[in-house]
Amino acid sequence: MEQALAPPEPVDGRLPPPELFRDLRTSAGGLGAREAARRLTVYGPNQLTRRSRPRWPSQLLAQFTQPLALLLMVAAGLAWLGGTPSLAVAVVAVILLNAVFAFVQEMQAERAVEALAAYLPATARVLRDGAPAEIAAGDLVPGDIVVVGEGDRICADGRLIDGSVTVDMSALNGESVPAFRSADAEVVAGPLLEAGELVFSGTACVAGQAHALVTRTGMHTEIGRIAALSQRGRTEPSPLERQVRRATWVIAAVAVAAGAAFLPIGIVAGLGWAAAISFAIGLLVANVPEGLLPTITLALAAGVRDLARGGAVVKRLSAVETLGSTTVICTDKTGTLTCNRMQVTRLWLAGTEFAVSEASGDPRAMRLARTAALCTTAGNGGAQDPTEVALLRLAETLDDPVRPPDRDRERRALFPFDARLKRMSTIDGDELHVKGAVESVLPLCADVLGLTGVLALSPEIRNDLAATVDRYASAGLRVLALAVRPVGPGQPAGRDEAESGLTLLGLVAMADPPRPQVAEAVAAAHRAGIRIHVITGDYGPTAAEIARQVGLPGRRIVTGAEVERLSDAGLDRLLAGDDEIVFARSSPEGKLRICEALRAGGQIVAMTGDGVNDAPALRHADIGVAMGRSGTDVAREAATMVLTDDNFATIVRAVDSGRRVFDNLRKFVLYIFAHAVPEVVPFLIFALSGGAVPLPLTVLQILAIDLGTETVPALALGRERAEPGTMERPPRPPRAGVIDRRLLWRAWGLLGVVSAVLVTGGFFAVLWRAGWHPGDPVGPGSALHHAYRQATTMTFAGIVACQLGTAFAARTDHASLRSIGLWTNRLLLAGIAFELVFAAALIFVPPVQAVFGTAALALWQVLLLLPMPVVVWSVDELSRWRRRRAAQDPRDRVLRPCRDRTGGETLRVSTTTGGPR
Ligand SMILES: Nc1ncnc2c1ncn2[C@@H]1O[C@H](COP(=O)(O)OP(=O)(O)OP(=O)(O)O)[C@@H](O)[C@H]1O
Repeated sequence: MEQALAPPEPVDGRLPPPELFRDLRTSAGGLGAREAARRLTVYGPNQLTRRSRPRWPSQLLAQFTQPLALLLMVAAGLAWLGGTPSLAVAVVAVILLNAVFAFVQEMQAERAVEALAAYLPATARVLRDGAPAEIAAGDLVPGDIVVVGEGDRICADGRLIDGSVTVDMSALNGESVPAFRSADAEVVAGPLLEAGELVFSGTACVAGQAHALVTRTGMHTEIGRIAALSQRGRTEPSPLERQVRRATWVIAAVAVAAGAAFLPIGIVAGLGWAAAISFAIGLLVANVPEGLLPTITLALAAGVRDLARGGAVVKRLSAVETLGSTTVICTDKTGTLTCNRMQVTRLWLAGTEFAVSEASGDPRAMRLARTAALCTTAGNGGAQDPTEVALLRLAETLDDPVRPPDRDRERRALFPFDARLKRMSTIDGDELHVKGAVESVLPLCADVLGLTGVLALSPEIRNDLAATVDRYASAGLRVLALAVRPVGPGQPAGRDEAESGLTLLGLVAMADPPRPQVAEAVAAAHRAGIRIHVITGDYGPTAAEIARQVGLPGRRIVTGAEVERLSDAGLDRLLAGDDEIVFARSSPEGKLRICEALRAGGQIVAMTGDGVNDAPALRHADIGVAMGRSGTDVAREAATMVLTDDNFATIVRAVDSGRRVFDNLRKFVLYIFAHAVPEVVPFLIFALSGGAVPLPLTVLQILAIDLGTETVPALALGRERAEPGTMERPPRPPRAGVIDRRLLWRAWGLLGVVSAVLVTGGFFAVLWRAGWHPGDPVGPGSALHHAYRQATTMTFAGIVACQLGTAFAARTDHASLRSIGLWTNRLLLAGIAFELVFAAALIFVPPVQAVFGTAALALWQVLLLLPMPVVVWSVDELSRWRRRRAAQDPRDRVLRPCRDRTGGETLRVSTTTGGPR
């Protein structure tokens, strides 16, 4: 038998089911667990295998054809032609190092994203030994029977054997209109993908329910074949990367222009051609920010990894930065704000009301509970609707349990839950059972079951019912109405006909407590200047009460019907204000419109969703957020971020991470930009003095700083922890870039200028103490030559010392160093140790001295260096302190609205109180 399967010949999925059952040696009850395990070893796991990585040589090669690398190669060529081969070699070394560095970072980033798959295991529902079971999608084998339901991703190719489904095939054929597939479809010759009875891996079921026999798995599936042809495409550069690339170019252009401009000046000042060219090249190489792009990619990847550990799996690197600028969160209620553990607490029947604990034995209550339990689809594995689970549990509590397999056996028809209609019905035996929102079910009812039998729906009963619904809702309970009607053997033709002339049985009210962490997260979001709208399918007052419990005053309730009536302009106006709104009884279309309106108003929107219908809104939002546990596969696919814990608090934490990553990039950029001024100013002094002052810094010394001492501390700044107050600031304006005017001012105008003053001071101090006067010769052989070498060494060491101060200054953007602690970034401390050792080697080790033109420093010179880092850091600390003080000024308008909202008492939101019911 094993041999018969051994090279597994894929079967033809278009054969009729009996033949397929025979060929695949299986039945409608599925495979046995042992047989499935055996087939897994024979057929291999159901995975798309990637071509084994022949990509890396080309990826490494690509690093050398980057425009910046090409620019550096031109510089190396010029250095060679200009007669300074040692500089040419140094530049080539820079190119090589850089390429390897960038390559390693990119690989690491890629690996971080690939590792995410492990956080989101795909599962499939199958029949094993006749019973439903949930297995990893990778374990599917030909011969398995899979259960396909609304919202499921289809994980293998198969033939439907019963039921029918509507599938979204866009991943396979680009067709956006879903296709209908049915077990009973007529088999006609034609393209495989158009066969009416087949379903394919990589597609998603958007409606219906069916069983399919798996015919092909892994690389034998249609999508496997496509995957083999076209391996994964390149990912789009994120807006941040694009922006940084642009900035890099501007800076490179400035560096080239500066180099070109200094060339004639250098010659006029008395440098020879060779020296002038080499210096111009040195400036260029020093100021081209080569490592910037890969470092940003890596920082984003590290952000992605941290997020995944914290329960938020993002699918694109760029999502990390978008998260940081989120201004509005649109959240649903059930499962995100609440625990998703519904429990029925009260029952209402015409004329009476019970707590669940008292209801046992009452015939009407028992009937209500049984109807509610029969009118469910939960219990077949997969994501469970907690509402339905609560109803099944209710029947159990009342000692009349309904077992899902028995229920399904008796079922003659199912009109599935429709988020628009807000109800569902089943025909079980000779009765139709309806459950749904009160306003959806009540209009279909002709009468009500009273204590003495069927009664007319009198005004008294209606009033009692309305008052009860209000009472339940204002306690935050979800209310469902239940109704029945007898049906004859001939099934009613359609849903409308079936759901009419009903007898109302009563109401069930269920509680779903808010998650404990949510209130805190809501407060944090408010402090961070983020507005929160609740968009829910539930009844307004119920949702408003839950919103109130988590700290959303929910003064304004807008129903789905009201949103529908609003014009686009009206909706824009509604959302333009500062109000936080509870959108109740909302439809998926409404959700999409709200999302569009918010984005049109310039907001960055994070939107949660879990159903198939939510997919468009999830795709449209800046950050679509799906639930990893309770949501559908379709929603997960459409989302940018998946919460593995379904928790609202995780969204807020993700925003926090996004802000931190962005801040850290700025710290990194600040640090590597700050050295430009102390490197350029010495040259300017040389040039402007017409050569009377000798060059204070050699080209190789510049390279030693930019590509040696600075590298590790710069990287360490990218891993800085969030500084206090990251989430007390309003969101960054969406258009604000990493590199803005304030950053450049701080890097060049403040840190750079202070460093330049100190560094040149040190240089002149050494020369003067040696008795130098402007114009004195300092070349090899002259009396002052050693002093001159010491002076350039002093410039070099001064820049290193100042950059130490800059590193500590750069650790925070607003906060004081004290508030984050001097020793908290271990990596930075290690980086600084590295920097010091590197610099000391350059200054004191004789063979290295020969290469870099340095000389050992005297003790007083070393002592002169010591205060430099402290001075640089202090100046920046002072400037941050002044900024903080200015921000506390009551005239500062930016922070005020957030403070208002969390403070609660001074809410500017004074429009409609309570909402239209
Ligand atoms: N399984 C169900 N059967 C019948 N009616 C249901 C069922 N689930 C929900 N309803 C009704 O439909 C309404 C909307 O439900 P829906 O699932 O769209 O919203 P929700 O669960 O409140 O979602 P969220 O707050 O996550 O948007 C509920 O308030 C309830 O009245």
